[in-house]
Amino acid sequence: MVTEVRPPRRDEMAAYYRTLPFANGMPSWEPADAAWHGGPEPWPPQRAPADADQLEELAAADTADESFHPIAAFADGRCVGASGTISFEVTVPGGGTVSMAGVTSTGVIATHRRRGCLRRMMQAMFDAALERGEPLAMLSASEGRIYGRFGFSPATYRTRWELARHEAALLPSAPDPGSLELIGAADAKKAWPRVHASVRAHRVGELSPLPGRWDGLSDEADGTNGPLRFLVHRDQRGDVDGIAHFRLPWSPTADRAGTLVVEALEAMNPAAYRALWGLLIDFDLTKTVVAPARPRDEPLRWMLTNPRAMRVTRQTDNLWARLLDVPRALTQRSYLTPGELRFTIDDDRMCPGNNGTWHLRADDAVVTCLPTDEPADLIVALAALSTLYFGGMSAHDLAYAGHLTQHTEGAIGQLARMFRADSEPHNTFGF
Ligand SMILES: CC(=O)SCCNC(=O)CCNC(=O)[C@H](O)C(C)(C)COP(=O)(O)OP(=O)(O)OC[C@H]1O[C@@H](n2cnc3c(N)ncnc32)[C@H](O)[C@@H]1OP(=O)(O)O
Repeated sequence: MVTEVRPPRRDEMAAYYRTLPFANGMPSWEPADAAWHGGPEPWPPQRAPADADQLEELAAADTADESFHPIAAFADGRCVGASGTISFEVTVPGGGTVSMAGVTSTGVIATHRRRGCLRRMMQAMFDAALERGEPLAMLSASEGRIYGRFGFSPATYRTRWELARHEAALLPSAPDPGSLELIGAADAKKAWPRVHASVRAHRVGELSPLPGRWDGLSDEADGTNGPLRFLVHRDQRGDVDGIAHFRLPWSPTADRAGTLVVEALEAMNPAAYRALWGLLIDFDLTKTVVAPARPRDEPLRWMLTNPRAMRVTRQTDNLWARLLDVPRALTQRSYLTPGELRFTIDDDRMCPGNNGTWHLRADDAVVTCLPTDEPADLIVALAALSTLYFGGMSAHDLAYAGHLTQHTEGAIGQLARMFRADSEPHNTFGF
């Protein structure tokens, strides 16, 4: 029985990490075959349990990090559950950013599961996030069944695709005014922040990078996966305006030999994007390009002479979202079309301040979301609204699935038009 839920003290941090699968060499993710991630090798590698020195290292780093807010659950004085949030800024429709509590490493020891431990930690994290003024929480779900009950719902997405080199060629286009260069990890670390900042300004779902975000990039080989290779594009002035990192893993079998895995590729303009892909999809001595974590909308498909050469092999959710403060969150994004809606939320047990009928009004300059006594146009489940918030999901589909109930004719169409974003929600890295 959980007797206490509170932030761990510094001297309790080792016990806190010991409850977390990632520090214990235990599985912390739904099993997925290697093909989901990239090349022929399984990923991620099995970890061994962290030793005392490693736990101390983690504790020192985490306690020095003001954006990290750990929470622990205790049963009769023993730490049995751990979780935490990291404060991020996330880009929302319209290009603004919203403060977000990113729920991260979460675990309850096997003997204490299914007794409400996570629920209590989650409540404590929601309350603390609201106190910090964060109207939104997000997370990566280890298993799809767990987090819906807390109001989370898929918000950003990622796609894995493969492309056979012999089928892929780019349509003709104007000559590239810039140039490509293979660089080392030290230069890649400098190039990434500039490119990512540019992408983040317009892509819904992108996160503010934590300090040291790209410090881990290295030229060292990662077992049979080989080293990361870094490719940049420079504009006419010589400034980096696009970057990719990729691997050429060794394969024990002929069928997967010659695979080039693009782990990341971002560009600040179409010319850089085209040039980077142009080299990577026609790389000598390779057969297949695998891109394991791409946005659902990939303009490369429309640059190919044969769009079918790109085969989507898996599509899934990435970050899940949960609105903690509905009016605050809704007034911090913009809407594709001006309009107004009155909607009721009546299912939020963890953040009861969200329940009630709200009048959302958006014109070109101002968005307001205020309580109203007028009748609602529709009822929306909190989790559905959290998905709609990022603009990547159809309100019509959610209504069809029973998550929205319309009272006023045309209200769902109005919701769909207002909430849709013009870029697909995606994040290049998680937490
Ligand atoms: C954001 C991330 O970090 S993802 C990583 C999550 N961690 C893991 O998957 C590691 C292995 N699993 C665990 O450590 C634990 O099972 C946790 C953290 C997932 C859940 O902790 P628990 O304390 O058991 O959850 P708790 O008892 O509060 O459960 C709340 C509800 O979720 C349900 N639930 C919890 N875990 C699961 C699950 N894996 N599958 C289905 N339902 C689940 C419970 O049945 C309960 O349902 P109810 O509200 O209808 O009563």
